[in-house]
Amino acid sequence: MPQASRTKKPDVKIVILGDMNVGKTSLLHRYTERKFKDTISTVGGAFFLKQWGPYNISIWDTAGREQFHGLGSMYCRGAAAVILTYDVTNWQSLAELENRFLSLTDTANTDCIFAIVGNKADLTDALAQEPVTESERRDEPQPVVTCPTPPATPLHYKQVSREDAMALYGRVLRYKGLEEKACLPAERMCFETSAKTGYSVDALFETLFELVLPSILKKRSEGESATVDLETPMEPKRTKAGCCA
Ligand SMILES: Nc1nc2c(ncn2[C@@H]2O[C@H](COP(=O)(O)OP(=O)(O)OP(=O)(O)O)[C@@H](O)[C@H]2O)c(=O)[nH]1
Ligand SMILES: [Mg+2]
Repeated sequence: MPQASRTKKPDVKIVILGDMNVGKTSLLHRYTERKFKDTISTVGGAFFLKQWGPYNISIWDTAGREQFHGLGSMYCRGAAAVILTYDVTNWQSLAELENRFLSLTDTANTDCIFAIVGNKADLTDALAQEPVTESERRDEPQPVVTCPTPPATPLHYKQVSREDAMALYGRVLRYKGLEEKACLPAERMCFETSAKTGYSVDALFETLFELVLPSILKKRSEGESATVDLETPMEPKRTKAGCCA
């Protein structure tokens, strides 16, 4: 069958949650389009499909605004990983993860993986202000700088430390009834990122992709097809009135 007639079906689902304005949509733009673009506050949710090697990973962006809160648990249904996102310059955004967002993950898979992500690191951390260059991305040796430019001064006060985020990770595991020692360590699952410069964004998504690989393989071995065949005609569902449902 020609490849063009097949539509990709996601192998696994990852959901990104967090308060409004923390940069969820910007993180997804940075990862999927390699850009920091203007955003408007998300309405409802949006879906990105990322082809990662032979696998198709769906990443769900959600709205942080309170008025869309009810949708969150629906988006989390069947998720293999959840990214709990806060803004490093905003303490309340970390508190909201526990107060408002954690309970939404009750519908996720029982073996769901959690990452805690502090975005906007460029505002507080000189290191994260520097855009990641292509050669750094490929781990090539960097030219020796004889007269280094002084690091830029952080512009904002960092309200949330990495230790705060790691403590939250521990509480997330306890909320899930999981034994901390049997789970992925907090050092590995807590990230500080910048959607603006790209700092640690690839590391976040690619770490998660590797960690959900067992879920993908399990799902595939259970016989679920990786593609939907569009050439086989499907009977449209009909309502009692004879209309297509
Ligand atoms: N400096 C800086 N600004 C950022 C970063 N990420 C996002 N922003 C800015 O923060 C604002 C909100 O970003 P969004 O990506 O729309 O935030 P969101 O979490 O998707 O918000 P909702 O859709 O309302 O839930 C925008 O003005 C972005 O330009 C970042 O890493 N650094
Ligand atoms: Mg958004």
